[in-house]
Amino acid sequence: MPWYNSIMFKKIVIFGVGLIGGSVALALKKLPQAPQIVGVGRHSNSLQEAYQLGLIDVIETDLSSAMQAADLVIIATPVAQTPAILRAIRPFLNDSTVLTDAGSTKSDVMGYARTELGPQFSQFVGGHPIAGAEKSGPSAAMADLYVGKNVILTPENETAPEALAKVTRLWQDCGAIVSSMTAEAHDHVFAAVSHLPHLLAFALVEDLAKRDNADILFKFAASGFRDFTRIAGSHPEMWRDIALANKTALLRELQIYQQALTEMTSLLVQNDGDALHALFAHASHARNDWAKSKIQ
Ligand SMILES: NC(=O)c1ccc[n+]([C@@H]2O[C@H](COP(=O)([O-])OP(=O)(O)OC[C@H]3O[C@@H](n4cnc5c(N)ncnc54)[C@H](O)[C@@H]3O)[C@@H](O)[C@H]2O)c1
Ligand SMILES: O=C(O)C(=O)C[C@]1(C(=O)O)C=C[C@@H](O)C=C1
Repeated sequence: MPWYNSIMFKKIVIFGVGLIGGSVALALKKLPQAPQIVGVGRHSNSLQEAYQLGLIDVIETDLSSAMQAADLVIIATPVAQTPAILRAIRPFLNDSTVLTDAGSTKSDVMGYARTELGPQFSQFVGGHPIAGAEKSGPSAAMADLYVGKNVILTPENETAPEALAKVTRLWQDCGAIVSSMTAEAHDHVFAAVSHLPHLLAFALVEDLAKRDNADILFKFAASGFRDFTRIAGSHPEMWRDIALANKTALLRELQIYQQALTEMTSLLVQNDGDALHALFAHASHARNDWAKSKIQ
């Protein structure tokens, strides 16, 4: 019997029991031998809510008891909270505890883990579930959030193979498809396909909301606006942290996008309908092909 067929984790400690941490908890609770889930948070009312919703079994405010016999620690807070959490748990970390995170940026998190954990960096496996929503908090958690979704892990040379295997298995138990890449490659990809779109949505909504006729604009805005801007309803702290953490890659994506807008502006100014049509047709095919590939 492979080692992971025995109960892999008996006790899991989740820092940040919101949409992402809470969804992991709900998914694991469906396992035949569900682990005990301990929640650690910043606000006691949010932890109470997580407890009442059945996401966690125990609310813990004392880090030494939270970490006692913990098999796995999952950090699912906004990414800028990561170094302080790692620093705080380090004194209570034993050599068999595996650590992971769910942050949307990885170079910063891997750097924090390397600095804060010292030799125990080998026990840390960076992770990012490519699934989520514009909703946040424990009430947004969903047991099936990760089913069929990608999770990226960012192991480094020092990462212990057993830690990587356990975190891989954790996400597979949540129904996810796990792959690995470097933290740097990860941050470039997600600057383009996640972080940039969020900034654009925030910028558009903010621009319209500040106008004198915002009430009229919002009154008549419909599904096109809804689809483009859904993600502008996302959590501001989370997105501030992501934007700052992935600033270099994001600035580059913004520059490329500004260039694309400049080119589109000049086609409009020149009334170049053929070129506009060609550009829209190319983008439309690319978008429809992508959408089709996601439902296969
Ligand atoms: N929302 C998404 O779509 C999505 C998708 C993938 C990854 N992520 C990443 O997952 C992480 C969590 O995002 P979320 O959407 O679950 O946010 P959320 O706001 O729903 O949950 C975060 C929780 O962390 C708690 N928290 C904040 N600081 C803390 C601290 N120092 N100690 C303990 N708890 C703390 C908050 O009170 C909150 O309950 C972020 O790093 C985000 O980048 C989010
Ligand atoms: O569906 C959403 O609302 C999301 O924003 C999810 C989304 C994304 O696809 O960009 C956002 C951030 C994450 O790090 C991963 C997934």
